[in-house]
Amino acid sequence: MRLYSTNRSAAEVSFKEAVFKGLPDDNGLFMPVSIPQLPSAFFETIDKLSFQEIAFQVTKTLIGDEIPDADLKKIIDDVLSFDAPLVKVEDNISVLELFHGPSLAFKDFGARFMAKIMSYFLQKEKKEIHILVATSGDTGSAVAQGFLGMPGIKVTILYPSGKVSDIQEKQLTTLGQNITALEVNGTFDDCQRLVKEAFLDKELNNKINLSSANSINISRLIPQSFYYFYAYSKLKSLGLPVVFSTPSGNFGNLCGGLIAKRMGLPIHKFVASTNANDVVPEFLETGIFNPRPSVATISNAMDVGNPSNYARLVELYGKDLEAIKKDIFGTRYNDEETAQAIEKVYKAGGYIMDPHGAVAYLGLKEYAKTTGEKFSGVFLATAHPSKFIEVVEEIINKKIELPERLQTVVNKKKEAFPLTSDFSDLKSYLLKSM
Ligand SMILES: Cc1ncc(COP(=O)(O)O)c(C=O)c1O
Ligand SMILES: N[C@@H](CCOP(=O)(O)O)C(=O)O
Repeated sequence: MRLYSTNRSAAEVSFKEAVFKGLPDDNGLFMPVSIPQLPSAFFETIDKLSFQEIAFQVTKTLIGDEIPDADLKKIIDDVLSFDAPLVKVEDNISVLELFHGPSLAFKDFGARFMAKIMSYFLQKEKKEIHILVATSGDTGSAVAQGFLGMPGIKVTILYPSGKVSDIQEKQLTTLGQNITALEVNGTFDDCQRLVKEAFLDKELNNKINLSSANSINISRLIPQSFYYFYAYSKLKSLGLPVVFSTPSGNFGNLCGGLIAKRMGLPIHKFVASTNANDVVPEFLETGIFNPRPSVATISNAMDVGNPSNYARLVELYGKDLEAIKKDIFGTRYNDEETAQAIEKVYKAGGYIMDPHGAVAYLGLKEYAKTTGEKFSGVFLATAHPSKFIEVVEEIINKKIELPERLQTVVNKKKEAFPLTSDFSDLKSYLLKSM
């Protein structure tokens, strides 16, 4: 697999180089030089394949021979040690539950894949890596769990103070070992900017092997395509067009789906569902990309005002807005609409959505209403509702049970270093931590 930079001023790299570099030197994002199609035989038999077999074929087709088949199969089997069930919620509407991994969010797919791939490459060379990750709630804990205790790897998580749920914060700040949390006085976009600035800082990069575990890292994106294939395999026999609604913030999840479509997965339409941070739906309507400071919502992990993967999204379509709109329907919802959806779906059939999944549910309903099309609709449930327990319990007026994995973190002591949103503070922290 060869990758180029979306800014086109950096040299092409291999998959391994892209994984370790995270970001190209010209501050673009790595994109595959070509996205190969899967053979038609794959789609003819996809419904007979396991999740692991599907993921292996997808990865092998994308990355080629950089990892021998037997090793790649083992990596995929280790990553996908949990399921992604498709649960019917209404006629022709199912939810793809992506929260059955260790951190109870969809980020476990990407973070575990990246951790296993890095550890595979690192077996052959002894070097110390310092991973920086910005989080609005979920990426941080998935990455921390993925890399916990891994020799030669330090992880530093930057999260916005007061802007993640209490449980998310505990997940980020209580692991210890090789994981450190920095509580940034700012927004998620500040955290993301600080991480990107660190990659561009010559002195830091001469002294520390930095890598990124956000979806700007290509190894995070590839596994975020697996479950689109898997969900399709479960719906194929119905013979209806398939529409996915993806709750979006940084747009890495949607980009995973777009890669799947490029590889030949017959996805009829994507719904890009956002909360009030609607920079991308607005771009789809106006053709103008206007990043701005994020606002706080009850679907906090999507509070992103300058989505990183916008660059990849437009790159995939050669910046052709009409072509983008053919594949993607954009829409946004406020907190009141989100809460009403959680309540309505719970009252109708007992299914409990988290605020992010609820935004995606609303997107699917709106797409159906707007187009009048008949389709198999899938909305992605990206986090377990108990990660937002206060919000969800208040909406459905019922206590929800905390899964065992979360019960163990709630009583642990938070450990986080406070940081301003000035890059000089992060830089001196990193230099001191060497
Ligand atoms: C629960 C949840 N839903 C949705 C999103 C948005 O995903 P993306 O940033 O890939 O658009 C996130 C964070 O990324 C998340 O944690
Ligand atoms: N919503 C994310 C923000 C970072 O997203 P990423 O997929 O680009 O790493 C989070 O929960 O941290």
